[in-house]
Amino acid sequence: MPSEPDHETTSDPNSGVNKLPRPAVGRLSLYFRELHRLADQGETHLNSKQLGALVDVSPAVVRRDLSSLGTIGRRGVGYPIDKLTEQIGAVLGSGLQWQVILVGVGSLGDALLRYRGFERLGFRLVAAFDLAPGKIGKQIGGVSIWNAATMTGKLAELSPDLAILAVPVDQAAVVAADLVAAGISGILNFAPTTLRLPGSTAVVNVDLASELQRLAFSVQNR
Ligand SMILES: NC(=O)c1ccc[n+]([C@@H]2O[C@H](COP(=O)([O-])OP(=O)(O)OC[C@H]3O[C@@H](n4cnc5c(N)ncnc54)[C@H](O)[C@@H]3O)[C@@H](O)[C@H]2O)c1
Repeated sequence: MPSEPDHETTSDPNSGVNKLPRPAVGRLSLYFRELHRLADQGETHLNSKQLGALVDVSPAVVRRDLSSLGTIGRRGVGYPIDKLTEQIGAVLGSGLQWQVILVGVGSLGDALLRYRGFERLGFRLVAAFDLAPGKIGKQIGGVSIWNAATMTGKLAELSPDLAILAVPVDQAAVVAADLVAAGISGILNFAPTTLRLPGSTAVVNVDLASELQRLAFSVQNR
C-alpha cells in the first residue's frame, strides 16, 4: 500500500466514501483539479454554483457529492477551498504517496514520463520499462528506463503500487499478467483493449480513440 504523507490530513477517508459510484469519483477528480487551480490563483472560498459551472454539473449534484464526504457549505460563504481540496484528495488517495511504474516508453509513454503534473497529486514515477535496446538505460523526465525482460526482479525491489501500461495492444494482456503476478495493486491501461484481470487488481482502461468517438457522437447529435 502507498505510504502516508509527511503532512497531516484532517479528513476521514473511511467514512463510507469507498462506496461512491464511479461517476461521482470522476466528478470529485474534476472538482479537485479546479480547486487546485483556484487555490493557485489565491481564491479561498467558492460555492456549489461556481464549482458546478467549472465542471459543467448542476449545483445540486455538487452539493450531493460534497455532502457524501461530510462537507457542508456555509450559506453566503460557500466551501473553504483548502479544506475541500484536502478532503477530496484524501478520498481519491492523493493525500498518499503512490509509487508508479510505466511500461512501454513509446510516443505515449515518453510524453507521460515528461509530464510534471502527477507528482503534486501524490503519484511518483519510480521506474519505466521497455524492450527496445535503444531505450534501456536512458532517462526521460528523470525516470530511468529498465529492461522489461528483467521487470519482475525490479518490481520485487521497488514494490510499486500502480502501473501505467503504454505497450502495443498485442502486448497488453501478457504484461498486465506479469504486473499482477508481481503484486501491483492497480493498472492504468492505455492500450485499446479492455483488460480483465483476476483477483483484486484494479484496472482503469483509458481508450482515447473511443473518447474521440463519443465526442464525435455528441457533436453529431447536438
Ligand atoms: N500515442 C498515442 O497518442 C496513443 C493514443 C491512444 C492510445 N495509445 C495506445 O497506447 C499504447 C502505446 O502507444 P504508443 O503510440 O506509445 O506506441 P509505441 O509503439 O510508440 O510504443 C510502444 C512501446 O512499447 C514497447 N514495448 C513493446 N512491447 C513491450 C513489452 N512487452 N514490455 C515493455 N515494453 C514494450 C515498445 O518498445 C515501444 O517503445 C498503444 O497500445 C496505443 O494503441 C496511444
